[in-house]
Amino acid sequence: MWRGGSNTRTCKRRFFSSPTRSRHHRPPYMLHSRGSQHLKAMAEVDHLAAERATARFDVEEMKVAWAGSRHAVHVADRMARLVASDPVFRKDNRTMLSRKELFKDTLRKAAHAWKRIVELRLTEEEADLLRQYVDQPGYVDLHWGMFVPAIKGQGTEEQQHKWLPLAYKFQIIGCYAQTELGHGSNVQGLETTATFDPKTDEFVIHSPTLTSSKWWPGGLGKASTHAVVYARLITEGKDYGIHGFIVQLRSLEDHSPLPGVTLGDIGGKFGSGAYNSMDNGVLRFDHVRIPRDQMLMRLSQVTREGKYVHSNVPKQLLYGTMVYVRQSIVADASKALSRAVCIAVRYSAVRKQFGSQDGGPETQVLNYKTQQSRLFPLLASAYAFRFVGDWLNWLYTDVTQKLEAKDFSTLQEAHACTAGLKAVTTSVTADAIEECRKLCGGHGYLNSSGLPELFAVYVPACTYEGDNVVLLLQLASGKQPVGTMAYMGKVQYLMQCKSAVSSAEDWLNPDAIQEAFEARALRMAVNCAQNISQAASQEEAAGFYERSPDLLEAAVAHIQLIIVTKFIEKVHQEIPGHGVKEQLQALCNVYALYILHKHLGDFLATGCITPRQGALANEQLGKLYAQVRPNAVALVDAFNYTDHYLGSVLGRYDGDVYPALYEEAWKDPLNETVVPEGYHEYLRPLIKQQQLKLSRL
Ligand SMILES: CCCCCCCC/C=C\CCCCCC(=O)SCCNC(=O)CCNC(=O)[C@H](O)C(C)(C)COP(=O)(O)OP(=O)(O)OC[C@H]1O[C@@H](n2cnc3c(N)ncnc32)[C@H](O)[C@@H]1OP(=O)(O)O
Ligand SMILES: Cc1cc2nc3c(=O)[nH]c(=O)nc-3n(C[C@H](O)[C@H](O)[C@H](O)COP(=O)(O)OP(=O)(O)OC[C@H]3O[C@@H](n4cnc5c(N)ncnc54)[C@H](O)[C@@H]3O)c2cc1C
Repeated sequence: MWRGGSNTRTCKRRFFSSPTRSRHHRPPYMLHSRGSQHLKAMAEVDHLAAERATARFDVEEMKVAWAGSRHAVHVADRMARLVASDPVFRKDNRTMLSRKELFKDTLRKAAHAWKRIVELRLTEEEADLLRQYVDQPGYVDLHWGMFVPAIKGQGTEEQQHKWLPLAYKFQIIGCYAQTELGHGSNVQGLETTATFDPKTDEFVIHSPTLTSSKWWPGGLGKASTHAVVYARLITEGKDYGIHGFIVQLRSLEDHSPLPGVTLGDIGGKFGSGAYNSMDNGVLRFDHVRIPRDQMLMRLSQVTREGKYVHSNVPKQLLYGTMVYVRQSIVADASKALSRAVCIAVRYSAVRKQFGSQDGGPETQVLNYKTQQSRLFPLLASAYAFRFVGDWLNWLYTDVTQKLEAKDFSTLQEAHACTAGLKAVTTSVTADAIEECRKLCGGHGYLNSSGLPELFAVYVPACTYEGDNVVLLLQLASGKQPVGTMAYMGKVQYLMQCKSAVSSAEDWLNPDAIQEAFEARALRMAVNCAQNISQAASQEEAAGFYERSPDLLEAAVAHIQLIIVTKFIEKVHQEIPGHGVKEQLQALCNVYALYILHKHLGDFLATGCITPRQGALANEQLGKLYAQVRPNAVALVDAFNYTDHYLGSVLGRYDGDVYPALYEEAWKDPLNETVVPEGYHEYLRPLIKQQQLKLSRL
């Protein structure tokens, strides 16, 4: 796997073997080291025990609040341990693998995961969790996450009967081929064609231009045998727009591309390891024929004669798979954010800098108010996203049930909420992972901290499944005030209400928070509407275009209101366990007041609060941070992540960071040899040349 030099000596994780350094030059730590045995003995110490002892709540019960139920804690725990104890699922070396090695490793893990799922007869819930803890993006994510849901959502019952059992048993592997080289956001602009040929009862799938090449679909590059392909349906000479088709791409015998199909991987992506385990692909069709019944026909059909028939359902149901994936991306945001925060909180409790008096211990960096004011809002956001994710999942389930009964009244609300929450939670999480890296100082930049890889894997979430800006603009289409828009019905009150807050403690009142957030969101929306009509007296679209940056901010304000509202509702519920409700209350207040502080300009500009009230909110925020401080480590323990899943020497449960960092360094392929490859070609001649020059002087 790792390359060793031909003319270099091999060093098996030896501590100080450089022939150029004498023992006396070794750092003090090494002089006392007794090698890895010593490291292991040290690892048994819980460096965070004192932190855990200061928690003022029942951590086991907080795990239940985080996971959603006792059953969820139990299943997640079992699956996480199953993965962590299996050597095939090891991931500590993956940033050092070449792209080919990484891809093969992903295939191996996916196959092994499937073997374990079958052997242990895991339920769907258990299997999903097992895959999550394997923690390596791969074709299976798209197979289960988009291919299967697309067939379920857009296929007729007959089509589902035919295709789903094959997919469930992995007799076929599928991906979701929508985006093209020329168009991603603008789905209506896709160019691939599916032209019906009544003579043969087939569709002819074709890529007429370079820009019509499918580009990006995950799992397409190397693994998939089939795809749901989105193409313009043409029949009887008329273009009926974008529809989904099941197309076989590769032979089920030898995996070679079928005639007329050209496909491959689109190339390396951002970061080492990270999303490079995924084979995002390119695909072109040269008049590929598929039977008519491979058009997904639940929403519209083409008859044997070639007549186009549209069922009496909204055409946007074609976008249903995207709504499904967007809601799951919100749940994923809380997972990624909580991982980063868990690493940063634990490490901040271990790391000490400055403040030593009379030779005593230095200050834990977690005690610095600046560290707290950067870190605790992220901790609170992780909890906030978790709860809004649960609510969104409920909303999605509710809409799906209504759709089954041909009730389409909540479709628009589901689209707006999934699009907006996907945009806000992924943007915040991507920024937060980078902030956690900085919160961990220099060591946060090491791959072994887990943060660079987490960041690189996570950032495309701001783009895939809808670019975040494009999605936020979807919220601004001015619909009837229903569901989460209901507060807009209180327009007269909210346009002129004045906050009654007169002390810092008043900001602990959820009604005060709710009113300020509702007034801000509503006033921003109303301002936008007024500005749009002023900007364009003739055309609303022109005003919309002109004012789109303001619309974005109004959309964010609306989504932040939803997140705050759902957190407040959560805290109002009965929550068992000593001190659990109180901690969640504090985190809810941290989240809300932090957003208020960060967007103070909006609150002031719209006149929702006064500058004095803004200052009081900030004062209260400082008090809340002090309240969170003794509970911080226990609050991240409640995420219940194994060291394997965290994949971070800085975030280790036992806090024994330094020996782990030290040992990790020696695993780097560069340290396989004492004298580096290239020494004889490049370093030695250089040094010798300089020595020669000096000797001539
Ligand atoms: C550490 C390891 C962890 C492992 C993690 C692995 C995780 C892997 C997870 C995921 C892998 C990545 C998956 C990514 C897959 C993809 O990216 S698939 C491609 C996704 N593509 C997009 O999202 C494209 C974005 N564009 C759109 O959604 C639409 O084109 C648009 C909504 C922007 C515009 O739609 P369009 O039809 O062109 O025009 P409009 O006029 O704006 O809309 C017409 C009306 O339809 C309503 N509408 C739009 N979308 C929906 C919808 N989804 N549902 C319901 N309704 C919708 C819209 O509001 C308009 O309504 P009105 O006419 O009433 O105003
Ligand atoms: C890792 C990854 C995995 C993916 N997996 C898949 C997959 O499995 N299947 C699949 O089909 N696709 C997949 N995609 C493609 C993805 O869905 C698209 O890249 C995404 O929808 C964004 O579209 P785009 O690339 O066309 O961006 P563009 O629309 O070209 O965006 C470029 C810029 O233009 C701005 N912009 C665009 N339109 C507007 C507008 N109307 N108003 C204002 N600003 C605008 C955007 O904000 C952005 O800043 C994946 C992408 C990535 C990165």
